Amino acid sequence: MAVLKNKIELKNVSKVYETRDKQVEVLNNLSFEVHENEFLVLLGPGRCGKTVLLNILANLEKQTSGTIEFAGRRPKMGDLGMVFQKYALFPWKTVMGNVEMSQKLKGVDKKVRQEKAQEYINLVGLKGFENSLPKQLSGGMKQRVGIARAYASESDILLLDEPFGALDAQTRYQMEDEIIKIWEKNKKTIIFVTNNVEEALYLGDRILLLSSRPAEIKKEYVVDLPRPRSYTDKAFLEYRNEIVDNTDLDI
Ligand SMILES: Nc1ncnc2c1ncn2[C@@H]1O[C@H](COP(=O)(O)OP(=O)(O)OP(=O)(O)O)[C@@H](O)[C@H]1O
Repeated sequence: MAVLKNKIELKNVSKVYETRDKQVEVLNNLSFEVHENEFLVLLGPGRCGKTVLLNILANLEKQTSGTIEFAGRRPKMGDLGMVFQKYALFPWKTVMGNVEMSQKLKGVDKKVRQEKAQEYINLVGLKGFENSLPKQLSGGMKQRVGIARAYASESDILLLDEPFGALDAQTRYQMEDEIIKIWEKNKKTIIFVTNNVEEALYLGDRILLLSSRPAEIKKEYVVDLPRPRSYTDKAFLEYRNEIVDNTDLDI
């Protein structure tokens, strides 16, 4: 069998925080694989540990036990690009300045990095806004900048932490369509976190349904629905009802 270049493998990953008076168990023995170029959704109730898991995957935090391998080795900076719920753009930098940042930090020549950044700015539909500052953009546009920036980092894997959670419903639907279009044009491995069942089903090739804290994998769904998907399709609604029935309540 061919070795998948960007495969991620987690084995028995647990996370426990030691606070002054107690232990907080957040992740309990998670084992799963992420396949190259798949759109994987981590779906779970509020406060179940999704962000902690993404931070561990991004190497921003360390698991208490278990192993994570990326293409057979420990992930390192640059392997992963992140898009956060709260935009996390540099407010004093223009759209171009934000999108070119990671390449600039790597010392890439200005012309080369700006050409690359322009490509991704065009891809997310922000051509003409290169010189705008974040405060001049709507929420949806800011999140497009975040996506362009993650793409421009040239990471093979994108981690998206509830990126559309702060947007109004209409913009959220638009962005769901956009991210699929971008991903279909320019395949990468995407790990997308949400607590929204419809969003998970609209986007994912595969959904890992997490339990309430400490998060365990309750169930895996391989979403066998053609794209573009429809929120009102009968099969979509059947999946939705099944997942809702299996979802733990927020804690
Ligand atoms: N440094 C820490 N010390 C103690 N507990 C922590 C720490 N960081 C996170 N937690 C706990 O871990 C739990 C999971 O937090 P996390 O932010 O990962 O949830 P989430 O699933 O992303 O939630 P949401 O969907 O609401 O964004 C929370 O209950 C939080 O209190």
